[in-house]
Formats: sequence, C-alpha cells, structure tokens
Amino acid sequence: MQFRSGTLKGDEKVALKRKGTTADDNEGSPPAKKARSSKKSAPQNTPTVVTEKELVSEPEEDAEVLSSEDEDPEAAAESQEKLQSVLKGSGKDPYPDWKAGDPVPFAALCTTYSKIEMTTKRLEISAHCSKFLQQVLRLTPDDLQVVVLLMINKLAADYVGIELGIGESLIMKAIGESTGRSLAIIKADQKDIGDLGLVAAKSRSNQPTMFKPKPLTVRGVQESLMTIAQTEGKGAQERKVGGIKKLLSAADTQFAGKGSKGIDITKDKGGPSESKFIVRMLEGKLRLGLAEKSVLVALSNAVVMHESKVKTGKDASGQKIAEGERMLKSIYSELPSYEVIIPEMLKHGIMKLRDHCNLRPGVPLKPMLAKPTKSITEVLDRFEGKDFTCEYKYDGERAQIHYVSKDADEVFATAAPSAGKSEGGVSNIFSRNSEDLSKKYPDILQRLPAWVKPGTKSFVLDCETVAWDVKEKKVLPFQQLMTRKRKDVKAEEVTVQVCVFAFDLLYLNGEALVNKSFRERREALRGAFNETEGEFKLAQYGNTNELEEIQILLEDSVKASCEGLMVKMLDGPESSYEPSKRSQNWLKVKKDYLSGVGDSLDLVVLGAYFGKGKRTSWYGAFLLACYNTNKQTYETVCNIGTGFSEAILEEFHTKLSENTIDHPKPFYSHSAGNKDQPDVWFEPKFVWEVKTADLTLSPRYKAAADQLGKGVSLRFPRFIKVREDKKPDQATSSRQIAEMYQRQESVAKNKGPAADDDFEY
Ligand SMILES: Nc1ncnc2c1ncn2[C@@H]1O[C@H](COP(=O)(O)OP(=O)(O)OP(=O)(O)O)[C@@H](O)[C@H]1O
Repeated sequence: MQFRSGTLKGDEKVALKRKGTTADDNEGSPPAKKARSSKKSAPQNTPTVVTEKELVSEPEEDAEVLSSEDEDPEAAAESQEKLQSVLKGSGKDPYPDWKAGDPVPFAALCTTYSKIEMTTKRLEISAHCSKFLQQVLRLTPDDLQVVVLLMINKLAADYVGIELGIGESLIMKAIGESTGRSLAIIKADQKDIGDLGLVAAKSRSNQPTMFKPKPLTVRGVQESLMTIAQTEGKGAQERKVGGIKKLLSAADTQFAGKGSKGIDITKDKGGPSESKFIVRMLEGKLRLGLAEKSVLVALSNAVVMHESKVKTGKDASGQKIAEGERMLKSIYSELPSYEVIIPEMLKHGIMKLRDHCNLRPGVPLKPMLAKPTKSITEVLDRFEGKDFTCEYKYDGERAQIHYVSKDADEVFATAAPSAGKSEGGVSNIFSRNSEDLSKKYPDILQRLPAWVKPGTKSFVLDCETVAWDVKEKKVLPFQQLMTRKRKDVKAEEVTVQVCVFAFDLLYLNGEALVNKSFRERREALRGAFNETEGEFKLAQYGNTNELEEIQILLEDSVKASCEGLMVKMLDGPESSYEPSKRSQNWLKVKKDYLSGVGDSLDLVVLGAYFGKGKRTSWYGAFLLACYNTNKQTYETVCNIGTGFSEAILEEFHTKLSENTIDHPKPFYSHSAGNKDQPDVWFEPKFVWEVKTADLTLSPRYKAAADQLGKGVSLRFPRFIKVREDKKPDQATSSRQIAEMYQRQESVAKNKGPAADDDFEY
C-alpha cells in the first residue's frame, strides 16, 4: 500500500493495526541477528586500525572529522605502515609531471578525482589523494591550498560565506549553449543518465572542435568558480551562465570531438572528464565518496612524506606519518582554516605547526556536540564515579562569539566579511556551521562590551541565543527566534529580543582553554563576564550525582521553557572541550524523549505525495531521508504526514515547488519499486526536525542499511520544526540512526518490535 497522505481511511487503519502497526508507522520487522550482534562492534572512531572490512567501507562521521582523542597510538602507527606500503606500491604518479613551477593542470586533479571515484577502499582513496598532493608539493607547492580546497569542494573556509550549489536549469542552459546541443536534448539526457556531470561529459565528447583553448589550471578553475559564486545583482543569472559556458568550453580539450573514443560515459563513470567534475562542483557535490577527513589525513601524510624525502631522500616511517596525522587533526580542530594552516605548514614544517597555529579569535571552530540519552539512569551509568554537572538545555540557536578589544595583544584573525568593529574592538558571531551571523545579531554585538569585565581583552565564547520575552522576563520558544530576519538586521529595529546564555569559554586573553577541565573553563567564564538580566546570562546548572535531584533539575528546566538538560563531565582530560565531536562526555537528556529513542531527528525532504481531501491543493505527505556521511548519499527513512498545520502545508508547498527535479538524484538511496516513488522529487535543501515513537527495520527504506542489513524507518513520525540552522549534509547521519536503533530497549533486550517481517506494503 502506498502512503499518500497523512490520513488513512478507517478500514485501512484497522487492517494495518492487525499486523501490529499503523500507517504512520513505517512498517516494521524484527531486528535482524546482524543488528543485534553489531552492538558489540569496535568503536567507530578508531579509524586507524585497518581491517578487511574497512578496506571496503569508510566508517567516518563528519561531525567527528577532526577528533583524534580515542585513537590508540600503536594501532595508528600500524595503520600508517599499511598506508605507506599502499602508497609505495601504488606505482606511477597519478598524472605525468608538469613543469615544476607551472600551475597545476586541472586535468591532473580530475585524474585523481576519477581514480578516487573508481574505488570504495579507504586506503586506496587515501593513497590516491596523498600521491597527488605529494606531486603538487614537489612541483607547485604554491597551489597546494587551492588543490586541497577543491578536493573538499570548497572555494574558501565556511566563515567567508562563499558557496556553490547552482541550480540545475542554469547549468543545463550553459551545457546546451557551450556545446551547441538543444535544451530539449540535454533534458532528455539528464532524464536518461540522471547525472548532470555525465550529461556534460557526453555533450562535450560529441562536439566538433573549431579551436583548441588553453588547458584549464586548478587555480584558473577556482577563480572562475569564485566569480560565478559571487555574481549577484541585475542579470546575475545570465552572467553566471556566461561564466559556466566559458569554463565548459575550455574543458576536455583532449577529448572534444572524438565521440565515444574520447569520453565514454558508459565506462569508468565518465573517467577524468573535466566537464563532469566542473558541473558537479557547480552543483555543490563532487560525489566521490571523499570525506573531508580523508583529505585532511592525506594532506598530513603527503607533507610528512615530502618533508622526509627532501631532508633524507627516504620515505617517512609509519610512526612519523602517524605523528603528522595527529598533529594536523589537532591543529585543524582548533583552527579549521586551510588558508591559515597551509602557508604556515609550508613555511615551518608540519611538526612545528603548534608554534604558529592555534585557536584564535576570528576563525570559528566547529562546536562540540552531545550524545542523546533516554533516561537519567543511563546518564548515571555512563558517568559512574565521576563528577558531572547538569545544565539547562536552552532551545535557541548555537552561537560562537569572538572578540578582541582594541587594547588586546593579539589581532582579530578573521576573513569573515562582516565582523563588527566598535570603539571597544572587533567582534563576530558564528553559527554552528561557522556561518557569519553578525548581520543577524547586530544588537548582541552592540551590547557585548557592557557584559565584558575590564580585564577581559579577548575571548571565544560558546553560547545559545534564545528569544526573550521582555515583559514577562522569560525565555520564549525557538519558533519565536526563527521569526527574526536573517540578514541586514538593524539593531534599533529588532522586534524579537534575544538573551545570550553562555555555557563555555574556549579562549581568554590570548590563551586557548579547550584543553583545560570544564570546571576551570566555567570558573574562567564566571570571572570574565557580568550577567545582565534579559541580555546575557550564564547557563543555569546544578552539580549533583543524585537521581532525584537530577529529576528535579530536569523538571525545573522544562518549567523554564528549556528542552531538558545537558550533562557534562567536570574534571580531568575527559572534560576538555572536543571541537567538532559528538562526544560521550556531553550527554543530552530531553524531556520529550525519555524512554523513547532519546532524541529527535533532523531529516532532509527528498520528495512529496499529492494531498487528498482537505489537502488537495498542497502536498499531503513527504519522503524524508538521513545523510550517509561516508557515501555522501541521502538514505530514505520515512514518509511523514503528521504534525503539519494547514498554514505550514501551504508554505511548504510554495517553497518546495521551487525545488522540484524531474528525477531522483543519483545520490538518493531509495526503494526502486513503483509504488514507493513519491509524486514529486526535490533538490536536497530543507532539513526538518522530526519526532518518532521508535525505530524499526523495514525493507522499504534505506537508512543505515549498510550497518544493519535492512533499512531503518521511523514509527509514528511527527513534524516538529524546520531546522534553518542545519544544511542537508548536517542532517542526522545513517550512523547516528544505527546507533539509536541499537540502543533502543527492544533491541537491547533482544525482543524486537512486534511487526511482521514480510508485511506487504
Ligand atoms: N547548556 C548547554 N550546553 C551545550 N549546548 C546547549 C546548552 N543549551 C542549549 N544547547 C544547544 O543544544 C545543542 C546540543 O545538542 P546537540 O549536540 O545534539 O545538537 P543538535 O544536533 O542541534 O541537537 P538538538 O536538536 O538537540 O539541538 C547545542 O548545539 C546547543 O545549540
């Protein structure tokens, strides 16, 4: 049966109930044995131990891109030796040497992309990346930064705010105009092939060449992409198309006009075609299965190898490679900016990076995140024998405030365009994605100097901005905060007042505090700021290990309009601040999810079903997906039709209709059966927070199917809110879903949900 709208007819519901489920259920089956046994599998954040399985899949988690905390040094060294042997054994350089000092040819980067695309083995991916980066270091080190950025499909660090993600229609137009093919043919090809990159490659190989433009260079492509991304104002679309056409016309000169002897898109996924990769870059997704962490590791390996060859003429040892990897990961976690790190690394060498690169105001770091729990007793079990603290979990927007006063010793390091300059100094606010929020919160920046005590010269503060009811003097719901304009807000015109609730201090007066204990950081926080009612407060907390007292704190937090508690380790190295990591040392306890799955999920809208009855004018239900960070694919997880008001359905209909696509993207992992297809597909753009009763296995959905054998789906999913602060690739990951599923009580007790395995859909 196809789930088409939020409401089922009565008899359908009865029929389904007899099977132990209902329509909003996304069908269940008993957990497979595999799923139960995988509970015992090794921790996933020890990637340096290379097993047979890891050679095939890449157990990574973007949120943990940078953490090296749990790594065992011996295992790391062993893994490095294996990597080294792969590096040595991989034979020829990936691309013939270009003349030393010349710009890196774009074709060389595309050859590397293509080799990466052809394998799923982690060590091979690392080896291809590292070999190419060594070649760049040897021949044109000045281009290393640009090469690394393009490998992660970025034009600049996130805080600079330049993004690609050009719409399909503009790209199709440019492909048509640059290759002389009609838009109708391009559209037909897209329908057939499903990958616009391959359509571009095919179009290019069929095109006769009149003249041979100069081959593309990596730097040239980066500059052109930058211009395209920054084009705005009148006629922007036409100018963007013009820019794309120029790039495509200069691409694949070696293949153009050779027909299928040139780029054969039926073989090797189109090979190293430049047009293919340019188009994918423009779309904002390279889809190589190359996670940022792999590039970071390959970069450290390449630099260590290169330095060793220059100094001793020999390859570096596995131990040296492991040391380099730990160093670069740790530096990058505090200072995530290749623009800052790479020039310093080239100047001083990788092992001297600590002397030159540290956390600094102006460069936002990725925040530490929490693991969900579903009972207070689970918290007590996890933190047994340790001192911990329970803070209120405020429901607003994560914010990182950076500040340097004019009489501080250091300078504000940012390239972020809208850092607020005042008489007092320079300040900026960043989101959890390192986006510059200064234009959204000018009122905070204006008031900031009043909260700072006289001896406080510079800081990086971790906090939550929360909508504040000035009259009633209390916190307002998250939805209220979302009504604030996102850009060009004038401090004097602010309608929704915000109060900043500070909960951590990462840097103070020239010193990074991230490696100090949380008790010390909290002390420093209290010493550095003045609280001001309704404007700036320190997060409320209680230090207790008593179940009853934690229960009371939880209830009080909910009465104060908070979501629940954040429970944090207080002392020792475990209580250090772990940037970018979803850590066991921060636990969240949400009142709504006690005894459920422990947390809500943030999911991406991939498709919709036309509404029926009262919902005929809008979409009645939606197909949602989680994100697989290893494969960079969206995996379907449920259909949802509950929790929407009519006004919201109307709004979603308008917004989503602008993002429809003719076919599912090749990186959507969904059921192939006709009856499971939504009526409309969308670009992956919107992230919605969704609540669920529990999780179940289902052959109809694909979430976490790699880990569990069958897909996971949500039972009784209910829409809560739009997560404007999350990008699609920051949605709940497949790995998180697998973890949630495994932690579910029914699985832990080996009972399994009651639904039939062979339920007919
Ligand atoms: N006292 C606090 N300490 C830490 N984080 C807090 C606190 N109060 C509110 N928060 C918010 O809670 C979030 C922690 O939950 P989590 O790490 O899972 O982030 P999330 O994925 O955005 O999940 P959620 O939807 O629960 O906010 C932080 O990102 C922050 O925005």
